[in-house]
Amino acid sequence: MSAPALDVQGVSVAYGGGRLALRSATLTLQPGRICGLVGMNGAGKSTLFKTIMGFLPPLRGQVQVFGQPVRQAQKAGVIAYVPQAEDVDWDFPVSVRDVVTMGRQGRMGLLRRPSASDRDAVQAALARVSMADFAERQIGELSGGQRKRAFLARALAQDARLLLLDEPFGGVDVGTSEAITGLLRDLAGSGRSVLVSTHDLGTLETFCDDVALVADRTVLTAGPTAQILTAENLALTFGGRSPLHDPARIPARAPEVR
Ligand SMILES: Nc1ncnc2c1ncn2[C@@H]1O[C@H](COP(=O)(O)OP(=O)(O)OP(=O)(O)O)[C@@H](O)[C@H]1O
Repeated sequence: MSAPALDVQGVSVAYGGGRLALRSATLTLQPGRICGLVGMNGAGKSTLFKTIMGFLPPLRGQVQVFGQPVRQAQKAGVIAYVPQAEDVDWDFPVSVRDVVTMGRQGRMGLLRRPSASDRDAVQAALARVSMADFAERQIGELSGGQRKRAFLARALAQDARLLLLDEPFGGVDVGTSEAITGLLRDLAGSGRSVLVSTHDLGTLETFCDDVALVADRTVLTAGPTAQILTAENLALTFGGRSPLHDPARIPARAPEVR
């Protein structure tokens, strides 16, 4: 059997040697699937992304991407990351086109000069997220939704096999949100794997093949969406208060209550 797209095994992480920010987290994602990462603020979702990207070294456990250690997968451009808006320096003097071109860096030669095919891939990625008209703008001069689209375009230009997206739906309008879900479903349809954190429980059933529930700095449970989205699991994830009891957060088709 081929290696999973992502294999996180018993990973524990601490920021600066302090208290554990991730406790023995385990998660597997198969190729061609979208997994929604769900949990309260501070549960450990962003830390999990940063660990998968190799930004935070695990104290224990290991991460493999398509059977390779993270560093190797990173080098080969196999993983793309769309960070949370808070993790980006928006004052950095780069244009949207520069950011998207960074997605091609792994493919460029030693001189880091984009070839014609790199430029074409950048243009195609910009067009795919409707950002071609903003290509020359400094990234700080974009709205929240446009910033998300710009970083999504970088991931598209990279043509990675595994995409990690940290809250791409936060603060975006319905149209942008639908455009992003459509795009991610297309990518999964072409065999890409997607791990995406979201607070939008209502879309999980239609959008995600799998769900991973994160609470108290670990992955509580993960698997096919319909199996995982039970009232009981959601109550455990959201500190005893199941969002199923809050009509505003009920998924379109409420999962069966066990
Ligand atoms: N830079 C940091 N230094 C120290 N502790 C941190 C740091 N970033 C996060 N933490 C801690 O690590 C734990 C997990 O936080 P993390 O940011 O991964 O949560 P999250 O699920 O992404 O939350 P949110 O939904 O608010 O983005 C929390 O206890 C948090 O306080």
